[in-house]
Amino acid sequence: MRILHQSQGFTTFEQAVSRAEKSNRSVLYSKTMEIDTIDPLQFYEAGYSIFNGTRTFWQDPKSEAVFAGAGAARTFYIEDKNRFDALSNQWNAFLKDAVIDNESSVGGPVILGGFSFDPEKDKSHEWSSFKQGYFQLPAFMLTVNQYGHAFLTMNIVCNKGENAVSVWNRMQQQKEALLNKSVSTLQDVNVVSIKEYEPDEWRSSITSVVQRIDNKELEKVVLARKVKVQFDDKKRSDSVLEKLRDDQSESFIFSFEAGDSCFIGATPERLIKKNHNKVLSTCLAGSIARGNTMEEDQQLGHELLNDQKNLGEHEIVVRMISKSLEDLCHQLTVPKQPVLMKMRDIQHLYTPVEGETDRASILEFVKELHPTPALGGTPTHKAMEMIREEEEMDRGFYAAPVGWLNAAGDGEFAVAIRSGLLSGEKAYLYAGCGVVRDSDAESEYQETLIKLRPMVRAVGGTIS
Ligand SMILES: C=C(O[C@H]1C=CC=C(C(=O)O)[C@@H]1O)C(=O)O
Ligand SMILES: [Mg+2]
Repeated sequence: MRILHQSQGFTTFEQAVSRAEKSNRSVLYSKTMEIDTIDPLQFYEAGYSIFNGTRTFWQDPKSEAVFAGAGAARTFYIEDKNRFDALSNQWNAFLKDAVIDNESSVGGPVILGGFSFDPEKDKSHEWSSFKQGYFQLPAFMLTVNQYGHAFLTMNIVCNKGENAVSVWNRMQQQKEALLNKSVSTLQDVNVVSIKEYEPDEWRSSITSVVQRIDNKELEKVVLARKVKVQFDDKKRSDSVLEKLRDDQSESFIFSFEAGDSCFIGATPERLIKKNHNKVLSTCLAGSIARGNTMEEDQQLGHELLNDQKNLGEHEIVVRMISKSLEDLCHQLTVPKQPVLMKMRDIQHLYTPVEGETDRASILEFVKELHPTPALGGTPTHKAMEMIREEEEMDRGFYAAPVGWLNAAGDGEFAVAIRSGLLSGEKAYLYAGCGVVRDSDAESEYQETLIKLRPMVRAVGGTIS
């Protein structure tokens, strides 16, 4: 066997190995190096043959951080219902003793994944791989920053008694394979059918919830539904990601593979971004279609900005997010009026909220903010109870926080709407809408159809 002692990083790797030997504990070795620029999707696709089932992808709307991960150095399965604290504890314990060899300000050990929407809801079979939280520390992670510079992070978990040289050599071979693999065009599969589940019952549940809102049981609740797509063969996440990236560049694009399943989507809704002491959250609620002409589109936008039902739906979110962040930030800026955010199929009311904080971890913010009334409701507790009662399905990770986190506690989380679960020859796609006093069942149903469109299109189908 060829011994690659001289390769970049071997000395620091040996340090991690000897730490593992001495302490008899697992020790993380993480090495980041700048590499020639490479398209993150190409890297993701190149990972298919060796790492199918353990790949990850994340791109924010401004492409400030694009991550593609292949292989899992460590998977964090969170079973505890107190899922945010559980991940925080596991991540911090895991980083203890880590040898991090990184001269750049990007890369380093980063975990990517998400949490369940509601830990109290019984878990359905299709979501069984994801638990209450599912995060991957990629074995190989490509980071491309906003200047197009590319970095490769290699993460290795060292254990006592392992043959360091052979572990190192295997990693080097896999690295070469990932970076040099030419990717052939995908043979895509066909959509056989798209099934809605009891749409009439769903409309009736909206009407009954509106009555309960009238009776002052609660102010707002977001009700969701799913559709099932059947393909004629296994659907690969690569092809879905490619379409989402072409169509939904103003959204967060994500993919988390878990064996035969993959949670994937393109969501416009940021939950929280934390970079040192700066945090940014966004309130997104209230929706209207795009117009067919520029005039019609502007007219619809104007209508949305002045519509009392949608303004009310939005204001509830701004109120809750501001209140939650007040406790965690020493300075907060909240604009008085929303503006429009336009995506290919839909326009929303949008209010960015910025703050300054001395809190260490983004997970503290995720814990405080989730579920916002953009996907839960107000009062939160009552809305969650009503979702459990009214929705037959398990939302799984739909409408829940997904994102990434680094060793310093910085990162970004979005709310996983406009998303779906790929599961072999099937996919489940999800959409919901904010129900308030003035909601009308048919309009809310139509709103979910619009919201389903990007994912239906991305898997190769069409819907109304
Ligand atoms: C719950 C969803 O959207 C939320 C985000 C933006 C606008 C919404 C609305 O107008 O109802 C929803 O609160 C979804 O897309 O599944
Ligand atoms: Mg709405």
